[in-house]
Amino acid sequence: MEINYRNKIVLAPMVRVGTLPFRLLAAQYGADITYGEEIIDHKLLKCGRHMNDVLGTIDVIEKGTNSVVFRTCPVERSRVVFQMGTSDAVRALKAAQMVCKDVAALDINMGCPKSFSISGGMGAALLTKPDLIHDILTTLKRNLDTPVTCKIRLLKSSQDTVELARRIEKTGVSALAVHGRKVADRPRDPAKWSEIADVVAALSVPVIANGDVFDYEDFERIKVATGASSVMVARGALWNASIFSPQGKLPWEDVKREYVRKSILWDNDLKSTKHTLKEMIMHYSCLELPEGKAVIKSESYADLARLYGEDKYHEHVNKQRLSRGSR
Ligand SMILES: Cc1cc2nc3c(=O)[nH]c(=O)nc-3n(C[C@H](O)[C@H](O)[C@H](O)COP(=O)(O)O)c2cc1C
Repeated sequence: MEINYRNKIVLAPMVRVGTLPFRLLAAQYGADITYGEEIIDHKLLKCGRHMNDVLGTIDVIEKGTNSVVFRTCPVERSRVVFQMGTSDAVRALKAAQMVCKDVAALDINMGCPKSFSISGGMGAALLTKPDLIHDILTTLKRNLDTPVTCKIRLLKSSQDTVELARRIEKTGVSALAVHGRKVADRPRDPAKWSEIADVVAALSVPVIANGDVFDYEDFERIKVATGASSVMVARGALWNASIFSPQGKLPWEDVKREYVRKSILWDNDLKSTKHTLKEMIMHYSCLELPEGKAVIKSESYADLARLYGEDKYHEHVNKQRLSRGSR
């Protein structure tokens, strides 16, 4: 079924953060659409798809290892967006075929300014190659039933961004996410909502506005300022995922504990859970204090469960898993 991109609040793609427990956390608080972390096509091509009967998940696992590259479950099937990094249409299609039946949409990252992406011709490197963008998006559109979208940054001038956005629209994408910063901008530079507005005015396909949403009220502010259908938030959600709740944010301590519980339940990669917790702690507190030090030192979910007073929950989940595994 075609995913509806109008009037939605969206969890942005975030590397090492946007794994299954974080996406479910955001959805629990009110996110309508949840993006996974960017995964590179080369990586996907080294993977196989497995049903995990113990967890009830679909796992994409790197062959010859136990490394779960992507984990999803049926509950999020209608709202999870798989974001891929690519620089080649044929490779992108091959990789996308591995996951497209298990997700609501497929998104191509065209905004990442990190040298890893740029040197591989991916992320923001695509922004200067409109023919390649066209090739990638039309190849995916023609060959997959899954909706295809992409996420871009602003170009040097608003006119250039609009021109590129118009070309992207012609490929038949279902939506376009626009991060209101240029490649050279730093996260602390204010997002340019007025330049997102120029894109919205020029397109008829839904635009998802992204940049500097830190409170629930900002969803409405950026919609009014840009005219965009939908809004995407990254850091605001990382720091407190209950940003999606119309009732206002919950205390970050509660959100963090709920994240730990979900990470335990879905057996999230421990490194990625620790990374996300560290990001939360760095924002509200400091890694040199006892909590931060203990997260860094944790070697297992038993350690994290103890730290956050969730030992009973951890034991309970383990028991259930054992009984399911032995059935
Ligand atoms: C920790 C982190 C990881 C990110 N990873 C990705 C990613 O995998 N793909 C992507 O397109 N953008 C990524 N971004 C960029 C965000 O999706 C978003 O465009 C940017 O942070 C601006 O939104 P914000 O002002 O709400 O933070 C990441 C941002 C952060 C903070």
